[in-house]
Amino acid sequence: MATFKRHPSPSTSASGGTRYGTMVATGVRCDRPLHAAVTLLLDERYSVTPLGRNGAFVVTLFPTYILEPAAMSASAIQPPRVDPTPIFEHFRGSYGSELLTAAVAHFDLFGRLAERAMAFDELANELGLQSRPANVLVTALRAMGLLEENEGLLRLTPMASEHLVPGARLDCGDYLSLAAQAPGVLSMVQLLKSNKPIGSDGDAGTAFIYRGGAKSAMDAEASARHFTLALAGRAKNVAPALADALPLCGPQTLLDLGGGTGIYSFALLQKHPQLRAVVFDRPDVLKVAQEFAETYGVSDRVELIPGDMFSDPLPENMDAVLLSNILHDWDVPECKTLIGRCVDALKPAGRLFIHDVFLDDSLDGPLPIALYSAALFSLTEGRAYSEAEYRSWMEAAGLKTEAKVPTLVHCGVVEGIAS
Ligand SMILES: C[S@@+](CC[C@H](N)C(=O)[O-])C[C@H]1O[C@@H](n2cnc3c(N)ncnc32)[C@H](O)[C@@H]1O
Repeated sequence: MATFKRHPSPSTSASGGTRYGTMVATGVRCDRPLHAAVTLLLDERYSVTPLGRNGAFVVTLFPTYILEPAAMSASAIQPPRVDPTPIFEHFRGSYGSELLTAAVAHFDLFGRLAERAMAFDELANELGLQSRPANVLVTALRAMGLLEENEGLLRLTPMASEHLVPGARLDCGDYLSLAAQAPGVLSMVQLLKSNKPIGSDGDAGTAFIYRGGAKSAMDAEASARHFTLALAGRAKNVAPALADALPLCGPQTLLDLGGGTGIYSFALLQKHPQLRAVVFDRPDVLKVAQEFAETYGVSDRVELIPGDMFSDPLPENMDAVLLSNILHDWDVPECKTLIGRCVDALKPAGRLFIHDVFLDDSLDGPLPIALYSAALFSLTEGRAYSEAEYRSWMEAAGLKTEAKVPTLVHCGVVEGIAS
């Protein structure tokens, strides 16, 4: 009997399956049994070339067989071998030093709180900050163990009292102030004071968000593509975990609002053959989603709808709606509006899934999310929210909420069920 050793050819070795460009048969001579065996194995779509006297052959599969589209689809549901979460944490570390230096060298936050404990609103007022930037700054300092809240009042922890109050014997504020004029710190101070995201004043427009009448990077082809593909770097790692976490065995229709590349939906489509998805986003973003749908072999079950999720009609009668990394881009009123629109898009007993990161309900950590909140604050009109905040908005919109299920890279899903 012939034995076959498979050698992936360079042109067809991108992923596994049966796509081998060449095969070498050894240990037999070129006689009828070999041909019979090869014919059986390859269903006659091959050619055989003798290699020499030792009975070896190169068996080449025909290109139509090699390039079969179904066999080319990438997997959106294969999880990473190694959890990349620490990489994201290191990447966001700079926000910690920027916020801490800003608090010490530009806002005298520790000196003010050394004089008296203050309620959040009073402190924000003293610092000249609106609620969103004050929230980002105070949450990060609480997560660093420098501030604590008791009975509604913010006060310094023993570490901050000893080491960050100007004039204290062991104050290290001057040391931190060495970075006071660093570009990242100055930029953070400006963002905190203005409460406007990067890009909102220039021609480039803001990344990740589109607000009617304002300049958005998501409405120019090159920048929309750049930011959308950048997000895929995280999404392709997290999508397999999301596909495992969402109970979508029954549902037939999923609306992925602000879906970006659509990779989260495509993972769910690969996992659930009965499911169809609508990805709703800006027109230039959907060009990338179209490419991804083809790459993941799900384009026959995907509809792409361009529009403004705040003002254009959304599809109705959906079994499920996914808001993945959407609400953290917006301030509280817009979050409530979007949740209300999602509820309107659901059929009775339909389910809304909020996939995002979550601050602790007490808004004092965890530190990686507090620093991610600063990143969101800098780039968008949002920040990180707590599970309690999301849950309160969902329940106010008439949803019954379920416990949060973790996915990956600090993300998790909170589910709300329509009545
Ligand atoms: C942070 S990305 C999230 C993408 C994807 N859901 C994910 O989890 O990676 C936000 C997405 O919302 C889209 N978006 C922002 N404002 C929008 C609007 N007003 N209407 C439609 N889509 C919008 C952006 O184009 C972007 O693709």
